[in-house]
Amino acid sequence: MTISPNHRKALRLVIEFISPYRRAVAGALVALVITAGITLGLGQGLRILVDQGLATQSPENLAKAIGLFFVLVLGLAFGSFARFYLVSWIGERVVADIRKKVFNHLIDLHPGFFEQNRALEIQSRFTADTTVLQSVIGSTVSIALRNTLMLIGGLILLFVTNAKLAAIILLGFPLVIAPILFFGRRVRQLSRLSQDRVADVGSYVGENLSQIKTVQAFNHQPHDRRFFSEVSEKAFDIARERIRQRAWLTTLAISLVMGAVGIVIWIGGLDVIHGRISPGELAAFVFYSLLVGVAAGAISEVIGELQRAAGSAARLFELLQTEPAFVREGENRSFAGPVTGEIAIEHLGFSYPGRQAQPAISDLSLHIRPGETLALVGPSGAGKSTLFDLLLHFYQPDSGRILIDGVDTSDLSLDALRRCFALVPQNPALFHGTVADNIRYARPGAEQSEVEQAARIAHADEFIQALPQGYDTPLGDAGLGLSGGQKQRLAIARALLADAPILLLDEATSALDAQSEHLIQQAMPALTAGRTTLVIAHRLATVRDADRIAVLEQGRLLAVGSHDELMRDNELYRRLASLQFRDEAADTDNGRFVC
Ligand SMILES: Nc1ncnc2c1ncn2[C@@H]1O[C@H](COP(=O)(O)OP(=O)(O)OP(=O)(O)O)[C@@H](O)[C@H]1O
Repeated sequence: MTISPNHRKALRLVIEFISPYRRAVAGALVALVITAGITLGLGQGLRILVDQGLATQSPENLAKAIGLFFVLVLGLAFGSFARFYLVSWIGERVVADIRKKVFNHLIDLHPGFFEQNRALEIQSRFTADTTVLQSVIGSTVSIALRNTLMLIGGLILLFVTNAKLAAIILLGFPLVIAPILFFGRRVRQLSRLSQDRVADVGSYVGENLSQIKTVQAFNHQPHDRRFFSEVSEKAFDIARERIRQRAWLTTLAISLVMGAVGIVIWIGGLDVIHGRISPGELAAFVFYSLLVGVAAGAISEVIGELQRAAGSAARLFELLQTEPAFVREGENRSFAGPVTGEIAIEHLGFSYPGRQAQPAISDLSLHIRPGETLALVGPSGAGKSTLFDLLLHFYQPDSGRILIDGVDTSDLSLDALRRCFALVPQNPALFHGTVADNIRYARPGAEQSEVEQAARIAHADEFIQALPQGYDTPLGDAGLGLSGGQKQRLAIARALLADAPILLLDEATSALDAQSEHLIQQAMPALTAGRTTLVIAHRLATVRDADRIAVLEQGRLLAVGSHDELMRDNELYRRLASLQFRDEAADTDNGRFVC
């Protein structure tokens, strides 16, 4: 068998992860060798039983032979215990380590990687591949090793017992092994395809279930059923082909091997009849032939499994080898003292991969003073969210630079950079855990009193207290959902707890109820006080409260100024003000403005 790059990758991964457990591996190998040795020894026991116990017709000799048999069986039983325990332990241990390492690596990769590779597909790969590895390292490898030992030991003992008969077996060996290798290769190719299809099935289910409301609102189920049925049938077709080839592999192996054993018994039987060998020798020989046959069969069966595992290991290895699309060339600095939150954006330019013709940000320069609140406005697709992503360094700018407190952000470590920011996204994410856990997300070490204080300032305390278990109410996957307004207030509490010098706020565009909106509006001053705030504004009140407003269009900065200045001087802003900002009723008494 040739060693493909995949095999090499798989081996490197497994060796790297197994090496810390050398002692367990050594113990398992010792147990493996001992149990294989005892099994092989049983053949000699059989010979003695037949030739000395039975043929001599002496009860004492029979008792002795049986005594030896029991000793061997006891050794085999305890050896098998040790082998099973150690090998399974290594399998579970190594896979737990691999899982952790892959996850730790994935969670640091830049978001663009998941856009290109579909996060759900990676997720189902991750689960399926580690499961395959677990079963292989935890059992298949041991089956393969044990049977290889049996095969080699059995062949040697065949020669020791009777060289002539053994030579006949060996001559037939290539006839047995060639078809096995041929089918083994086909099974391996189909295994890879089959795994790909299974990953497709997994990611299709994940995507649909996570977007279930959209699916049902558009009555999309019939289409999904049809499509899913096609995806599953494709997976089944490939699996059926793989099973067919594998079944042939097993059938061939058994018929060829057992056929050879039959011939041996025939020839050996004639030798016993003619008195050339003893009956015990023939019994031992048949025992070894069976052992060799069964071992060859078992190996042919697990070769497919091993190939599958090689595919899985290679894919996990590839994930571990994935480098972020951009390499940060900076010095990995951190700030010397407290950060004031001054931001200088200089000639920033950025295009998404594959969209070079239409830059998302072009030659954008902007200076934001510490503590200032700057509203970003612009039509859809103007580049507002992209600017946030560049500030957080989710993408690498093509040109220009961003400075925080005079330090070029590409010189900062990502950790130091992101500690400067607290993000309130438009549709805040809820994670599996309680309400308190979700607020504490920003600072896992925060005290309960700090969590509650942040919730109070964010005007979230009242609705949280009204939940069935207050701050201990489960949210996210396993728990309750929240309304858009409640989520935003929870995210505001989260951001307050993060206590970062710069706040990035993407206002909710969906209509919040008047009460929620009012409460969020009330929470804003506490949130923005003493922080530099960049807010993607969709509401007039926010725009008016901002110190300055930056108008963006097609990635360019058109104008910066106050609401009144822009209303006077900027045509686009005037249009946006009348069309885009939500008209918050004609209550100018309330300090609100009607465009
Ligand atoms: N992941 C992406 N890959 C490729 N192009 C993208 C990606 N995200 C955004 N774009 C493109 O970049 C441009 C700027 O998008 P961006 O999301 O920054 O606009 P925006 O001002 O935030 O719009 P909105 O107010 O609608 O959210 C758009 O033309 C958009 O199609």
